[in-house]
Order: sequence, then structure tokens, then C-alpha cells
Amino acid sequence: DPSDHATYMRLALDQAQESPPKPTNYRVGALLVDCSTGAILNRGYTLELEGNTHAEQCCLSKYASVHDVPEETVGDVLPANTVLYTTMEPCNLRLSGNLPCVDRILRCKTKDGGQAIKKVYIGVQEPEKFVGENQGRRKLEEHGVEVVHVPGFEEDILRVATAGHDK
Ligand SMILES: Nc1nc(=O)c(N)c(NC[C@H](O)[C@H](O)[C@H](O)COP(=O)(O)O)[nH]1
Ligand SMILES: [Zn+2]
Repeated sequence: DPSDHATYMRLALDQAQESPPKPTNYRVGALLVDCSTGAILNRGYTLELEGNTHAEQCCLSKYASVHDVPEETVGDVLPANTVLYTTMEPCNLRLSGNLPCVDRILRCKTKDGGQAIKKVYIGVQEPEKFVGENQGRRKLEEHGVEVVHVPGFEEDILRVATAGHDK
């Protein structure tokens, strides 16, 4: 129910606060949740793992490591009803050229070839500062992944996300 979504989004925002500020990205936090049980499977934040990493990428990569599989096949070990909470809409294009998180999410397939991540809950859409209008939400929906906006955290999320940007 909605109060659970707010709880998880607040925890994702707590993650975003851990991210080292940088002028060329956003500080984002993410949570992987098994919505059958409500269990938090993993959590992550921008730049948590070495390299130019995104929060959603860190969630998937860390979960894969815990289960001794490469991130590419983490869908094989995700519970059937996995959802992702992320303070900001997953990227569909990165100025660095690194693999966008939408592609990382969509390649998570169950054994029968379906999407392992069923829903993505977002706190805000991506502002148009770096890559213009982010097509991430539309691409996820086109592939059968539901994207749900969790309202109420927009101001806090954007303040945290842009902390490293020139005022
Ligand atoms: N959803 C999301 N999670 C993140 O952890 C993060 N940093 C962004 N940020 C989106 C922004 O568009 C990209 O950060 C820039 O396009 C620069 O690209 P790099 O991050 O250097 O690959 N978006
Ligand atoms: Zn990303």
C-alpha cells in the first residue's frame, strides 16, 4: 500500500545522501525489493561501487555479487516479484557512454524469458540538464515494466541529487 512505497522511497533517499557530490551526474539512491515478502534485497547509491556507477547499477551489481553471478545474468537469481525503487527515473542515455540503467533493468530476465523486475517506482523524472528528455520511463513501459511515481519526495530528492552542481 502507499505507505510502504513511501517507506521504501525514503530509504532510497537515505541511500542517495551517501553519494559523493559530482557536477556531472545526480546523487541517486535505489532499493531492490521482493514485493511478495516486502524484503529489501539490496540497496545502492551513485558511485558506491568503483567506476562511474549509477545507484540502480550498484543495486543489481551488488545483488549479483552476493549470489556469485555476473550482473548480466542477475535476473536468474532475482525473486519472481522483484521491484526497484529509485529516487530518480533510470537513465536511458549517459553522457559517459556507459550502459544505461534501463538496459541493465531490461536484461534481467526470468528463466521463462519474462522481465525479472516487474515494476520501477520513481521519486522524480530526470531533469533535462544532461540528456534532454529522458526516454527511460517510456522504454521500460514499452517492454512491459510498469513505472510508478511515488509522490511527496520531489523537493528533497532534487536537492540531494544536485548537491554537487554549481549553484
Ligand atoms: N537514475 C540515475 N541514477 C544515477 O545514479 C545517476 N547518476 C543518474 N544520472 C543521470 C545523468 O543523465 C547522468 O549521470 C549523466 O548523463 C552523466 O552520465 P554518467 O553518470 O557520467 O554516466 N540517473
Ligand atoms: Zn543510470
